[in-house]
Amino acid sequence: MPASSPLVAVPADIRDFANYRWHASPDTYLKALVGVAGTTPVIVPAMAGEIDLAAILERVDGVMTTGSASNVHPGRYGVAPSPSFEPYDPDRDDLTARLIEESVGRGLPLLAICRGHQELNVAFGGTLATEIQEIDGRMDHRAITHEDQRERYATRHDVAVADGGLLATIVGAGPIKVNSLHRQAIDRLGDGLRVEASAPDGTIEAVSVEGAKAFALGVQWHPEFWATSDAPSAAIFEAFGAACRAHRDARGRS
Ligand SMILES: N[C@@H](CCC(=O)NCCCC(=O)O)C(=O)O
Repeated sequence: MPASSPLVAVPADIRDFANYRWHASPDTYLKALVGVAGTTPVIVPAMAGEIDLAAILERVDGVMTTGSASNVHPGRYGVAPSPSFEPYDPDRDDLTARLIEESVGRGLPLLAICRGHQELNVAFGGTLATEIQEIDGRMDHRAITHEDQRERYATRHDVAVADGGLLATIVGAGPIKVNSLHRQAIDRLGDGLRVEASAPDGTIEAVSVEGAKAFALGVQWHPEFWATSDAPSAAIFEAFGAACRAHRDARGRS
C-alpha cells in the first residue's frame, strides 16, 4: 500500500461576491501542490479564532501561504494604516500569523509565496514597505495591466541567488528569471531570517528561516504559475514536496 499523499494546509483569503463571504484560494497554487509537489492541499478557512488549528496542524505535513492582492495590515508591524497600504484582509492575517508561527515551531515544512513571503517577514518581527515603485532607485514590481494572466505572470526580472543558502541548493547558483506582481516588499528583515535572493534594485526576493527544523522558504515571486514548465519554479515545488513527504514519513503516517 503506497504511503498517502502528504497534506498541505493552505490559508484562505476572504472574498465577498455574489452576496456571500467566501474563504477562497487561487487554483494555480493548488494545482502546483498537486501536480508538481505531489501533495494534497487542504484549504483552511480564515477563522483562526474559531477553529481548532492544532487539530489541522497535527494532521498536515506542510504549510503553504499564497499570494494575494490584499496586504498585511501595517498595524501588525507598527506602522499607521493609510490608503497606500490597502486593501486589507485581517482574517487572513490572523490565520497566517498563527500558521507560520506553528509551522516553524513544529518543524512543519513552509513555503511562503508573495504575500506569504511578506507575512513570514512580519511574523519574524520585520516590516514592509508599500508602493515600492515610488521609492527612488526601486524598480516597478507591479503586475502589468493585462487581461491574460499568462502575460501578468510572465517573467519580469532576474534575481541573484545568495551563495550557500537553501534556495541555492534548490535552484543552483547564479541568477534566475522571475515574475513580479507586488507593490510591497520587505523593508526591515525579520530577526532570524536569511536573505536568499535579491532583485537588481535591492528588493529582498527570497528568505529562509535560519536554523529551521525543516524546509522554510519565502519567495516574493510566483513559482506556482509556471511550476510545470519553468525549471527553478518546478524545483522549488519539488523540494517542498520532498520535505513534506519526509515529514509524513517521520510522523509514521501511512
Ligand atoms: N499584495 C502584496 C502581495 C502581492 C501578491 O501576493 N501578489 C499576488 C497576485 C496579485 C495579483 O494578481 O495582482 C503586494 O502587493 O506586495
